[in-house]
Amino acid sequence: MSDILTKSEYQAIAKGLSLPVNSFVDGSFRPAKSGATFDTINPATGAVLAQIAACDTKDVDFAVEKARDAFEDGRWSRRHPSERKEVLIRLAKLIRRNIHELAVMESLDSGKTIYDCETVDLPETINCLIWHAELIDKIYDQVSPASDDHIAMILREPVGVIGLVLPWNFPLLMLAWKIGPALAAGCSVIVKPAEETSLTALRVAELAYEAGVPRGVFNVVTGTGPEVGEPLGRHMDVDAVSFTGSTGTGRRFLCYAAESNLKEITLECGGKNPAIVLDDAENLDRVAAHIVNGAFWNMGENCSASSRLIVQKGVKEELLTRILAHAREWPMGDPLDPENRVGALVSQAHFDKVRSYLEMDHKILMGGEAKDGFVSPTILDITDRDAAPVREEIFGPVLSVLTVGNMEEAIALANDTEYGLAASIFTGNVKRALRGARAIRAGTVTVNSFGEGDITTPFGGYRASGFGGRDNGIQAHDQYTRLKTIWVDLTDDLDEAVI
Ligand SMILES: NC(=O)C1=CN([C@@H]2O[C@H](COP(=O)(O)OP(=O)(O)OC[C@H]3O[C@@H](n4cnc5c(N)ncnc54)[C@H](O)[C@@H]3O)[C@@H](O)[C@H]2O)C=CC1
Ligand code: BAL
Repeated sequence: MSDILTKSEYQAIAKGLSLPVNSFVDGSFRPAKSGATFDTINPATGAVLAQIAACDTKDVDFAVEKARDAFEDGRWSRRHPSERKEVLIRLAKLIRRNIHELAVMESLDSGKTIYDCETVDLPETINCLIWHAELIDKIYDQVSPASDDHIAMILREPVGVIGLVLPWNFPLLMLAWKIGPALAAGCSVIVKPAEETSLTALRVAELAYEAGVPRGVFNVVTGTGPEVGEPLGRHMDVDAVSFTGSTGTGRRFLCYAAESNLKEITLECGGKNPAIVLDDAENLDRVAAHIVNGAFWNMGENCSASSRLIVQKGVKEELLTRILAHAREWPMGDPLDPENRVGALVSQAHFDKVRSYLEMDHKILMGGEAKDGFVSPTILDITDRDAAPVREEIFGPVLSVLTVGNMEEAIALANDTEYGLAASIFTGNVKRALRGARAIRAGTVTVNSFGEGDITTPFGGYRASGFGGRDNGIQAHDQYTRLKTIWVDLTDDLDEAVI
């Protein structure tokens, strides 16, 4: 965790920031070939922060050409893993040296609180890069148990040129989840940040170059989904895309791949994640704190947010009393004020979407206010299990409470969703906890806590929440490496040859 500064210190950093505005390709910043730009806006104030290069197909083609050149000549892909490790650790150190600048940039661009940027996003970004860097010179290739007359090697090779298409909710951390293993493996990358939040990816690309990542290896192309994301997804010379974002856009990437070169696609998409609290849950105050954190952390702009509380009726009243008490301790306001825990939603369009759920006819237990980009933590008590706030990913600070009679009903309701990213179960009975964890269809299930695991555990979803690979853990490297078999016949005589 970094030192937390004062609000006026953060304001001073904000005033002095020099914002990167152009795409970063082949080791330098470049405007869009068309010269077009778009505004990036501070959602907490509505002020225009900068005009960012609005790239298109021509810029994508140029970036892919440079990434391919870098990959094929081996300036990075064929360096010894320990050399890539050293460079990536240097990058992590440079990020640490610039931690307050990056935290402020992230907060201004996304509306996230500076407190979260300083205590979660930046430290986890640094840790993620170091973890993958440290790993890469410790992964061994394998030799298969073939006959004595043969040696069969199973090698891991970097996949090649990778498109990394990012969301706006954790701009830096999602960048790290993907560039960490991709660069460690030796791939060249073209990062496409969400158009709402381009700034920190550009700055990290610049720092990576300074750390020694060769030109052409780490490129960032800014612009919209249709203008940059789609050409990347359809490009014949991109070997794989790792995507985090909505399920709808994830589906598009499958079409792009099918209609172009069958590039590998990994999707980390949405969620409508249940938190089940059974009657025998222990320490309800602690449970309440986890529920509030799960629902409202990062303004609920989190794919793993616990947006459905499924509570057994015997414990409902007491739990809700404690949840309301905890939620009131989350001050909302200026994201640059380190006292605040709830900042602004990422954009006016997203604010309008979240507000539309508050205007529906549901019983509001708390919150429900939406003004000038900010939405207060809101709790809805809902009986209709097909209501929109129960079914749809809101991606805002809105928790729907559903009441059940027993554990079986709770599990059935938890699984009654198209998604399957994350879930949690709170119970004092270890057998029920483990039976429940097995029965819930989700990529991560936490017991008596809310969380996503950590850098050591693979993260990703079932069903409409995604597939094709995992972020985090050693398993993340499967996305960025391919297996090659090298089969060697050790026999001399023709009649010994096995066909
Ligand atoms: N799983 C997650 O972490 C995220 C989920 N979402 C969900 O998606 C909803 C909508 O948010 P959006 O920003 O619109 O998400 P999105 O899925 O449209 O955007 C994610 C990324 O995909 C790109 N993209 C958008 N349209 C594209 C297209 N046609 N072709 C190629 N790339 C494209 C965007 O520019 C961005 O970089 C949110 O309200 C939330 O429910 C959004 C962001 C992250
Ligand atoms: N919570 C990290 C993954 C995501 O929200 O996209």
